Formats: sequence, C-alpha cells, structure tokens
Amino acid sequence: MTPWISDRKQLAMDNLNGLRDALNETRDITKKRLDYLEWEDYFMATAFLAAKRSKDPVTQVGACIVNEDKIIVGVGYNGMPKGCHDDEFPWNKKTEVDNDNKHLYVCHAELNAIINKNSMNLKNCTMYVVLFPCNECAKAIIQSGIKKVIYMSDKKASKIKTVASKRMFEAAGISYQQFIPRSKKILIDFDEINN
Ligand SMILES: O=c1ccn([C@H]2C[C@H](O)[C@@H](COP(=O)(O)O)O2)c(=O)[nH]1
Ligand SMILES: [Zn+2]
Repeated sequence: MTPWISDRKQLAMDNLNGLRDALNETRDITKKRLDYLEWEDYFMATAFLAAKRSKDPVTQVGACIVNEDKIIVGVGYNGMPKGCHDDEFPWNKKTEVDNDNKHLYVCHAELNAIINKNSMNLKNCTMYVVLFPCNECAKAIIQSGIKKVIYMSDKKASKIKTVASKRMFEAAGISYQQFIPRSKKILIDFDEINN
C-alpha cells in the first residue's frame, strides 16, 4: 500500500475510534439503548447477510422468512442445488453452449428459504427478500402459505417474470411492499464486543 494511503486509513480509523469513545462516554448505561435494530431492519439485514453466501458473480439474493411471533423460520440464498458443486456448474449466463447457463441450475433464494424452513408450515409468514421474487419463486411463496413479501429492490420490475409474479400475488391475496430501511447501512464490527 502507498504510504499516504495507509496514513489516511490510519487517520480514518483513529477518527472512528475517537467517535466511538465519545459515544460510549455519553451513553447512559442505566437506560435502554436507543440505537438498537428495529425488527424490520433486522429481518431485511438477515436476508442481506444470507445473500453474502451466494457465489453468483452478478446477483446475490437472500431471503428471510418470519412467522407471526417475529421468529425467523427460514433463511436462504441463491446457489447450486445440493450435489451440484459450485466449482463445476456454470455461473455464466451469456454462453454459446445452451446447457452452460447458470439459470438452468441455480436454486433461488426464496425457494431455498422455503425448503430450509424449521417450522411445520409457513402459514401467514412474511418473507423479507433482497430482490422482488421471480414468477417461479412467486408460485412457491403462494403455495407455502406466506402472506406478505417485503422486498428491497425492484430493479427487474419491467421483466415479464416480475410482472407475472405481481399478477399472481394480487390474485392470491399476497401483499407486497418495498422496504424502507431506517438506516442505509448496518456495520458489523467483530471487534465491538471487546470495547
Ligand atoms: O427470484 C429470484 C430471481 C433470481 N434469483 C437468482 C438467480 C440467479 O442466481 C440470480 C439472477 O442472476 P442474473 O445474472 O441477475 O440474471 O438471482 C433468485 O435467487 N431469486
Ligand atoms: Zn426466483
């Protein structure tokens, strides 16, 4: 690293530590913390954290299913099915060879979250998902009993699959709503517990 870059990095770290110390000094440890994660941010962040497990080089999706008691009952991300090694199956989508396309193989985040469920059923559950579900996932969501979908990105809104998903959700009485986060970023600092 060039010396001035490392100096700037050190300066930024010192500033950050200074800020944290200042915050700790002003924090009243006899009162309830106010900067805790809201439930909704917690569930969406769980979906985003799951997405970090994805090996897809273009789009990483994560999904988190929550029951009526605010208990997480399923988490998933997009990845190759069991037994289909992600070093052997293709991650490419623009290919001359028809069967060398990831879309033929990848198991979608929503489906994985549904399959990974650790409760009897998903009746009246809510799914938090990074990207609006495709039509195949919409079918699985509807059939599973999930009643609400909270999504972050609708960047594929004009695609026919997304249009079909919305049509099915509306017909099946599944509500969907775009997520508005309380804060744009959530930082996880593994060192925090030592301070
Ligand atoms: O509902 C969905 C839709 C897509 N995915 C996954 C499937 C693929 O791994 C990527 C999409 O790849 P692109 O390169 O953006 O076409 O996202 C999903 O998990 N759930
Ligand atoms: Zn899908």
